[in-house]
Amino acid sequence: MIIELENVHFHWPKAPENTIQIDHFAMQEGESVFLKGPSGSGKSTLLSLITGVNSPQKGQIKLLNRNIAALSASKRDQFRADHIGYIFQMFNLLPYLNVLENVSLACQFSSRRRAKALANSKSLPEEARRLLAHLKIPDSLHGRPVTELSTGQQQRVAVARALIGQPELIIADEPTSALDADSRSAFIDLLFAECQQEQGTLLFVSHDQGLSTHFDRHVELSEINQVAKPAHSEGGFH
Ligand SMILES: Nc1ncnc2c1ncn2[C@@H]1O[C@H](COP(=O)(O)OP(=O)(O)OP(=O)(O)O)[C@@H](O)[C@H]1O
Repeated sequence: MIIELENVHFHWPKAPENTIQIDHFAMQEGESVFLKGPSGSGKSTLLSLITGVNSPQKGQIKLLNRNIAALSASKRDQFRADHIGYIFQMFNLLPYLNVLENVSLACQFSSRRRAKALANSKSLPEEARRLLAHLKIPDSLHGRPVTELSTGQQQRVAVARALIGQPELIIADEPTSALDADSRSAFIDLLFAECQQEQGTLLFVSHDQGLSTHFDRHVELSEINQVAKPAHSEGGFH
């Protein structure tokens, strides 16, 4: 299993009730899951538990068969850098680095991913170029600051950064919210093809049902999360 949650309960420090209460949720190697749910339902909270940024008050979370809560903070950071490629809603590219440097950066924190990248290409910049070419970012942009790229281009750079060094798990947290409908489906096609090629397991979080067709499995958070729904949640999609 890539991800396995058992009897997980989590509440934010001052919250009176649990935000997450999941008896069981698992993802197998190579699987792609589309996780959806309205705004405020706990999607980001669940991702923070899966990635070990937060730890549950109860229950167990295993990533690649390791209990991440049992690791020290620094081992957890390393584990995350080694095994997870994360695509953020706002991309989180570093504005003072150029495109190639942004993509290669993921390997600076992980000798494991660095070694995997160097098994594919002679150097990290070359591997970054290979991925960027697949993602249709022209060579002429590789040395440019990411701030000079369009939103769609930045998004594809963020995908290359998540995929370099073949992490086992790719997590995408609402990565299409800044795109129009046509660019969105083109982006999903691309992300999907790249993930399959790099043999990654994909957990894609979105509230946009229209994007779900490619995925092996659709999960509505409320189906697996047994917490009472907040009274103000109706119509809270965004
Ligand atoms: N850092 C935090 N401290 C305290 N409470 C938080 C924190 N982050 C989120 N929450 C609360 O946890 C609940 C779930 O929020 P979360 O961000 O996980 O929802 P979401 O489904 O990702 O929403 P969205 O689609 O709007 O991003 C909300 O009630 C929110 O107020």
